[in-house]
Amino acid sequence: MGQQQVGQHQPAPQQPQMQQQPHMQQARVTEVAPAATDLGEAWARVLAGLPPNQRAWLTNSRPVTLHESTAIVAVPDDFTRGQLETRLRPDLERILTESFGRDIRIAVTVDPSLDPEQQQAPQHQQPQRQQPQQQQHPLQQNPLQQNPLQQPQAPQQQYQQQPVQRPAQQPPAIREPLRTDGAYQPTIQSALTDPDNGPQYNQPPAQPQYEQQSQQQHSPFGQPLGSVAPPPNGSSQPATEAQGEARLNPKYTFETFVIGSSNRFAHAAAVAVAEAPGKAYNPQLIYGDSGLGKTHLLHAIGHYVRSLYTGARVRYVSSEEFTNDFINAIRDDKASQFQRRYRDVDVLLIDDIQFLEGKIQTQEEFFHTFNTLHNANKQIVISSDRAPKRLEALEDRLRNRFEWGLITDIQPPDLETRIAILRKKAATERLTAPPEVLEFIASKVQTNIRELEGALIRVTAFASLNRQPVDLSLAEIVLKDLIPEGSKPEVTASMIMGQTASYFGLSIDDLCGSSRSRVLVTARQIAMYLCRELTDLSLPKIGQQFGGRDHTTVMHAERKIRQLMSERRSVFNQVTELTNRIKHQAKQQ
Ligand SMILES: Nc1ncnc2c1ncn2[C@@H]1O[C@H](COP(=O)(O)OP(=O)(O)OP(=O)(O)O)[C@@H](O)[C@H]1O
Repeated sequence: MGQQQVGQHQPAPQQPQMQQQPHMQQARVTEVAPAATDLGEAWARVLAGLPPNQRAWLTNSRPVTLHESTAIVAVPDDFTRGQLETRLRPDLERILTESFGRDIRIAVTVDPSLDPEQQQAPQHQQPQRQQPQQQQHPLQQNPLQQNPLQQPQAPQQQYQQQPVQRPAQQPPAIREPLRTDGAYQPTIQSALTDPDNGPQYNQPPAQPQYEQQSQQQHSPFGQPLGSVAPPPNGSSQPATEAQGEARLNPKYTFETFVIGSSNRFAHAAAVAVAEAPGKAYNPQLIYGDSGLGKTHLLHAIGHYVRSLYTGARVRYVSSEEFTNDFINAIRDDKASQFQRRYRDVDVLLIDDIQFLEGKIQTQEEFFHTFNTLHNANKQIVISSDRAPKRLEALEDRLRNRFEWGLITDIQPPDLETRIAILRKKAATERLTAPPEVLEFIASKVQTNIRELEGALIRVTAFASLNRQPVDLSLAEIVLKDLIPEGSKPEVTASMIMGQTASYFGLSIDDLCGSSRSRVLVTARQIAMYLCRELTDLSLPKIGQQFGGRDHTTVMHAERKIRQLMSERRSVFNQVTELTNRIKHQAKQQ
């Protein structure tokens, strides 16, 4: 969709019978005009339908693309964005909804090249503007509606040809990942390429030119952040103090994230946000069921921002930790420390926001945190297990804030994507499994990627313990127990803890207590591992079940048991036997 198209469309013809009505032009659109066929046409109706004082805000703004129910609109500066997100939003969304005959919401992004002052700048000041103006704007290419397999190289090359663009001014395009051969490829630059990933992932798309600059850059955070160095490999970046602050899992990068139709939009938006934090879509909200990659994307944004902007302050936190931290801060009279921790950041990544439901005081605190960050153009990325409007026990004003930005969902992956995820997982974890086994596992585990990975680990661990090759018959045996036929019974943490305790001849108190005897530690870790694998509980929630342990203890337990399963037959057998017992009990309930 091009800019010219937008201008070409005329408002819907006026209908005489509507003349008595208030909001005349809108009513005409609603009741008479046929549904708009593209965003350009709908935008023309927006311009015609708004009173002049509101329309003035749209002079230098323009519609970019329509993805499902989200219309992306680019504006020249933060101030205009604020106006669109708050004052103009209801009218814009109403007219767009009427135009398309279905619910449409807007997401606003800042593209400084739309600022007429920039466009008129003398050539020597703005050399980079010459080329792009003759070309199509990356945001106009509507890449989300193209078949990635047919996508020409143009958008990416265009970036390459452009000399020197500051990241802050880089139009935060939502770009389609490049796929050349049907295999899923990462969208992010070679510098983030994981050397362990093998040649099949080593065809990174061309990079925006700015990433190759090593000159003084101004961050989107309003202060110089030193040079924007070529991004280091996300997973091999040394653990600096800031890295520790950010608390990012080194494995969760864009590089290790497999893109499929179920997560393409969320991924593309995440990349856009990471490339222009605070400028692109603020907040970005990612929602979807458990185990579909929300946390992975949040961490990937954090890594990528940190690799692009030296010194950027990124903080990842789950909503439960935020809540606990807040409660502790009140208890210990450390409110200002708490506020500094969450407000003095450039990017706040907040996971599982649904946990704030019903927690009035924490919501209040988060509301102020959100406002402080948003007003300072700091990026906020939120994940949730539901769309904001379904977070019924969240205060309206918070839900309303979430609607300001871009809302993207992640759906369960299709078979092709599940296979690609397994292939990638096998490569990164150095697990050997032939394609038919990967396909078999992917066909059996359909809705949760955490379970999918767990199944691969079980199969390869079983083969390694028995010194057998990983083949189809072996996979069938292992998965028969793991995935029973028929509907999935609901497993709870208390079932897992009860079964684990009785299997090891312990009590639940033992599992929750502080004893570090070897049997107890293993039993506790197995129970935590099974909670992770068989339930939808988050890491902090699992930690809470086990006597209020930290989420990092659960993470450690998960890793440890995965490793022990492939090294010790006894552990593998214990986990398998316990899984059977737990699933059996769940089926009886
Ligand atoms: N598209 C993907 N490519 C590669 N790995 C993925 C993808 N999606 C999810 N995963 C992996 O699946 C596992 C679960 O993902 P993650 O923890 O991000 O899910 P989630 O949606 O945050 O779940 P929850 O709501 O339970 O916290 C992780 O190991 C993650 O790396």
